[in-house]
Amino acid sequence: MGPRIGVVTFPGSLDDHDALRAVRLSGAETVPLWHGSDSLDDVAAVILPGGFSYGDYLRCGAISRFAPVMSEVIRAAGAGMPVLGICNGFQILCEAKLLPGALIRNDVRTFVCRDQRLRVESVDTTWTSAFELGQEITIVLKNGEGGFVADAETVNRLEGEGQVVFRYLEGNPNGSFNDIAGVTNERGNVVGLMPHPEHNVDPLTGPSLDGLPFFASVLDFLAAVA
Ligand SMILES: NC(=O)CC[C@H](N)C(=O)O
Repeated sequence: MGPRIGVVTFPGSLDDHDALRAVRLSGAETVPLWHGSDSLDDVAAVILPGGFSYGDYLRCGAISRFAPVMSEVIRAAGAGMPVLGICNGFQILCEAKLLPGALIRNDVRTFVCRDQRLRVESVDTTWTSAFELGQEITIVLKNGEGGFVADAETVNRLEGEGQVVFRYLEGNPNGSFNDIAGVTNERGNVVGLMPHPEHNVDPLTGPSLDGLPFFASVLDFLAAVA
């Protein structure tokens, strides 16, 4: 049995089961976690999945950020545990201040759903080490509030310190500053992105298998620290 990887379900989570399935396909042990729990159940890494937690009321992720489990996620992230936020999970990580910046309504003012081309801008994170630097990949994107924004100083710091992890290619779908699709914290253990790698792990559904390296990366990391 591989390492234990948890996926948190919030009220309104949508992609928790796909995230669990991707974890299982990668060879890790899946651990469903509940938003109201104050335990991470001895997991070695945790994923905050996509969806519409708390109905996106106030702002996406603004209520989930206060879920009891988030206190534990914040504590564990501070101790170096790998944390991946996918779409709504990325929004929650920004609201929780585990990642810099914020996600605002798409500039096109509509929900956007498409196969999105991306460039891998950093392989120095626990979730992207199995990619090649500069690799171009295709990952499903589907959100209404995916515009990444931050103050100029923060954007410059993210660019300068190599904390931009993914950039949109072939058109910016949501008005994100500098075409930023995903970022990491300084340590590289917390990563958030708007596209959905958990949907791109099975040749039957396609359009690529470019989600698999996320899970291979964290398994490599966990094997190295075990
Ligand atoms: N796919 C998702 O996780 C969607 C996130 C959020 N509900 C939004 O529309 O932006």
